[in-house]
Amino acid sequence: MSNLESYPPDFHHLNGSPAPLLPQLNNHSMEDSSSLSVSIPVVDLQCLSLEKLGQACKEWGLFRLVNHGIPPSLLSKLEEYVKMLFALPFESKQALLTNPFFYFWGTPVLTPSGAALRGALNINWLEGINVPLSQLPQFQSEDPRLEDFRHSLEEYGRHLSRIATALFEAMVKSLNLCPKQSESSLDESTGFVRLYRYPPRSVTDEACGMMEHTDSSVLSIVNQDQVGGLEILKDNKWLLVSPISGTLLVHIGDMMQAISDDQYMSVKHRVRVNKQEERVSICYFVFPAKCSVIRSSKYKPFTYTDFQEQVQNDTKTLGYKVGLDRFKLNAPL
Ligand SMILES: O=C(O)CCC(=O)C(=O)O
Ligand SMILES: [Fe+2]
Repeated sequence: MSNLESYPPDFHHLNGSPAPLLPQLNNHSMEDSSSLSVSIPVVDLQCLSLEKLGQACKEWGLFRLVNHGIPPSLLSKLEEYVKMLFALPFESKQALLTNPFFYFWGTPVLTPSGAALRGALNINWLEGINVPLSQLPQFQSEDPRLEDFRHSLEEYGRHLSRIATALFEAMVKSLNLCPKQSESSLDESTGFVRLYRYPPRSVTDEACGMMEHTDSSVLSIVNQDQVGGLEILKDNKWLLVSPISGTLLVHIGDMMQAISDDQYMSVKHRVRVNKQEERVSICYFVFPAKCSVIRSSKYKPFTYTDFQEQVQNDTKTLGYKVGLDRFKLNAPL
């Protein structure tokens, strides 16, 4: 493993052997994803077609976004910062990345206070940095590396907020929802960015960087590097979402699925670890306003806070998220 001192100590001894705690990729009844090249639907933000958008959200729960208006120089600068920060020695990252930044590893599940949820049953082969965008303006650091990084993140956050709002408004139109009622279903102040690094894993078993899941968000917007490894489940097959430079991947999250009355679907996805190269990704998530009640014909009325609490409980007790099924009307759970 290269770059060893920058990885969490827990990863050093686990790398050499197939560890029982690492979730394995479940390829049962599925074809090998690496052999399947798929054409993810493409949505053009500059000339947005409601029909194409609606179709992609219904059939895939995911699309590739082009002409999003983020300068390529900002995208490459951010990627460089992310690589530089993760390459710091483990102890330095812990010391440097303080509130509102939060450095974590082994699980992508954080508590509402921002701490990593410990006691989860599985280790995911990842490190992450959590960044609540609304808290960035108050952040001050003596370290010039973090100051520059913060400015780039703020600029990136403004772009992502613009993009998410435009897409959400178009989805509301396409679904014929009441625009007034839908206003609180997407609250830009809830937006956060997650930076991830997936270290390479040399042993021959197929380790999982991030276990399969659906996102709890309204929308998630993923910006992955050229290494790749993101896979989606479609028609019971895992498909590799190959990286295309300069494009973004928009995922429909659980909240959007509920808002759309299950017309759109929250896409199941996971991340496969690369054997030689580490992978980084920059992901944005946005949620409904805290007290906004989500009403639909399929689910009991609930707030995002109710949903999040349920996810935390299930993750602690069962080791995985049950998700929307917990809120289904007449659910036996
Ligand atoms: O790293 C990625 O590409 C995906 C991350 C992800 O799925 C998540 O944070 O929910
Ligand atoms: Fe995800």
